[in-house]
Amino acid sequence: MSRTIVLQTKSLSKKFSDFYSVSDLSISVKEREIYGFLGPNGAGKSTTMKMILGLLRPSTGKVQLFNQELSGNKQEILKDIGSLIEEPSYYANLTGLENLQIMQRLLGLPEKNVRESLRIVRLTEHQNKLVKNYSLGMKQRLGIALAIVKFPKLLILDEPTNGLDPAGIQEIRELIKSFPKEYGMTVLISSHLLSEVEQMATTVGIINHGTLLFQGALAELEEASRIEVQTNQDARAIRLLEQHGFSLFDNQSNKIQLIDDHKEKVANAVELLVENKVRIYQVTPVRKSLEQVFLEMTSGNQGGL
Ligand SMILES: Nc1ncnc2c1ncn2[C@@H]1O[C@H](COP(=O)(O)OP(=O)(O)OP(=O)(O)O)[C@@H](O)[C@H]1O
Repeated sequence: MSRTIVLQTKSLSKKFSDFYSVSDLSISVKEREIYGFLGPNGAGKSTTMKMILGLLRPSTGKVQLFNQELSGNKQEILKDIGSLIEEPSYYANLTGLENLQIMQRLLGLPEKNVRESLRIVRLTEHQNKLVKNYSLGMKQRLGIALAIVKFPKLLILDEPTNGLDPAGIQEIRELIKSFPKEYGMTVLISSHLLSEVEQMATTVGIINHGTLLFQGALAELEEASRIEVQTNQDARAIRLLEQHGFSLFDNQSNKIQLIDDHKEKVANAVELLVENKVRIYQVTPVRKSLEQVFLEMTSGNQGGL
């Protein structure tokens, strides 16, 4: 059963004076999924999220939320979205509870939403403390409470674990993981660390230099991208393969690694070697760790596996 699409950007671009911060970006987020929006610093994640929230006007392209275009329906659409972009904004001289009550009244929400969101982020016992006395982790949790107090259909979180220690990161991760299951929310979360989202995201979008490099399940990203062939005459086998136009990975160990972009190609390579009396001992897919794939994608000027 295919799930409803909650958010879609269509060829979204943002140009700042002479450069594109986001370029031709099309992402698609389905109902109740946790979508990890990944990319190094400056990749264009915040700019994209701001366009999704109507805080920045796209140079070209469109944002569609809940099957409606954002432009022209902003007020109605934004009622169903909660967000935490960059630093949480709160009144430091008020308590956590008071901060939430201000938001609750502003949005005309029932009182119980305040209690419930404080409970979810585990701030109930600190609700009467002034926010300026909160730890960084507590401030971040308050930011999340402010974002969920209206129990939005879509929650947008921009690097919500920035600056937290590993325990704080783990706590926020567990919290976010519970949102789709317990409250039916869809979550779009950005991060520059794969390790931070890989345990919770169902889908990831990888962006670098404003361009989407990959969108899909993490398992797809992990698929074997090369095939290693072990023979009794590796040096000769490499020469033969190169002479016949097969692309090989260059590596110091002198192993035969074929780029696995087509099944037939692997079969043809093996056939060529066998015909030339090279004995094949083993043909194995080489798996790269997710972290390796992610780093390779985002470190160069160009993406691609
Ligand atoms: N208002 C602006 N005017 C000019 N350039 C901007 C503006 N906002 C962002 N940029 C530039 O756009 C690029 C993308 O920035 P963005 O903040 O979207 O990246 P990011 O992926 O969220 O990174 P980070 O994690 O560091 O926030 C950067 O080069 C940034 O300097």
